Amino acid sequence: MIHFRHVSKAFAGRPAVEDLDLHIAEGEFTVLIGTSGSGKSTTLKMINRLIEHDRGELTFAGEDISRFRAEDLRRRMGYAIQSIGLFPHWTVEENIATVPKLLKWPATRIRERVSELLELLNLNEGQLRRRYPHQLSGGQQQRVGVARALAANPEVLLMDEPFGALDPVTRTALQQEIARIHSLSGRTIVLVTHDIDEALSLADRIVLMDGGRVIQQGTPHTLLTRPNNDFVRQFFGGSDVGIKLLGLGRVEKYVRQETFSGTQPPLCAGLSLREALSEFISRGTDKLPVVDGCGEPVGVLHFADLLAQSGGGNDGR
Ligand SMILES: Nc1ncnc2c1ncn2[C@@H]1O[C@H](COP(=O)(O)OP(=O)(O)OP(=O)(O)O)[C@@H](O)[C@H]1O
Repeated sequence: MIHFRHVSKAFAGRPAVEDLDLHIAEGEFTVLIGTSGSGKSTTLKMINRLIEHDRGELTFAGEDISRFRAEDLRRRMGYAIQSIGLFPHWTVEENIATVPKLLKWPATRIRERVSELLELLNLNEGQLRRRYPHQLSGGQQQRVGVARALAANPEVLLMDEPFGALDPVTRTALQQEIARIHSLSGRTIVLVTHDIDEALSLADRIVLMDGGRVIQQGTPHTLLTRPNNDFVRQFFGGSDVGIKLLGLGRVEKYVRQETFSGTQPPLCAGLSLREALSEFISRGTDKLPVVDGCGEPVGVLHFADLLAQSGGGNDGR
């Protein structure tokens, strides 16, 4: 859907992105990660032409992006950033409705869409719809920013550190919302982050950048188990890599269909193996019962089976 071929960008003669080759497939969740100043935001902004590339070929839906009017491109691509950029004198509703209004949607359709988005992002409609940005918490503002980016059902969602500067609980909740939105809508998402755990938990494909270049790209499992070099190995946690690998696997995939005879409280099948490891260690046991989302028993997780997750070739999902 979005293809970079040998794309470069320099600012005042200093390269920011060099010879970038990147293919973002429709429906894929791509995460750009890397050291500070490695060119992640520049790469993202070249996609919606907030920054124009100098050299190479950049296409969207098969067309060179220079052939689109920048406004048309931006209406087809939602954009959410850390500093939010909500309009201070507009209510939550008016902020979310920005692009639908530009597209001249009928008023009833806009109202319905705003309600739908408030619900999707867990924002209390009765309380928040008519508030102004300064009357919201930081986390609520970030959610409104994401809702605004999604409002006109864009084909692509571009996000630059959208959960930055949030406390860990709100951040995790917003990450879960985005993962849910992605699995529900199958929308193409490109997200820039500094947070390795965020990248590992959200991405279909991670692109690791350094000094304006792509150092390695692949699935989270590939980057953890088959790093191209020491930089990649160190970046993804060095000695922590086993724990991060456990974070990629879900309990449900490792459940043995057995009956549990004991009194241990059960694990939920949707937990990560990293969370399950923590339960094994804190409870000092090597077998735990597992239940599904409705609380029905589905089998038993064995501590020994966590080792299977470290075997190469498994994509961990
Ligand atoms: N508008 C600009 N004018 C001049 N230099 C710029 C501009 N935007 C970015 N740069 C430079 O280009 C390089 C890449 O910046 P970019 O913002 O893409 O990196 P980043 O990986 O997103 O960084 P960070 O993680 O710190 O946000 C940096 O050296 C930066 O200083």
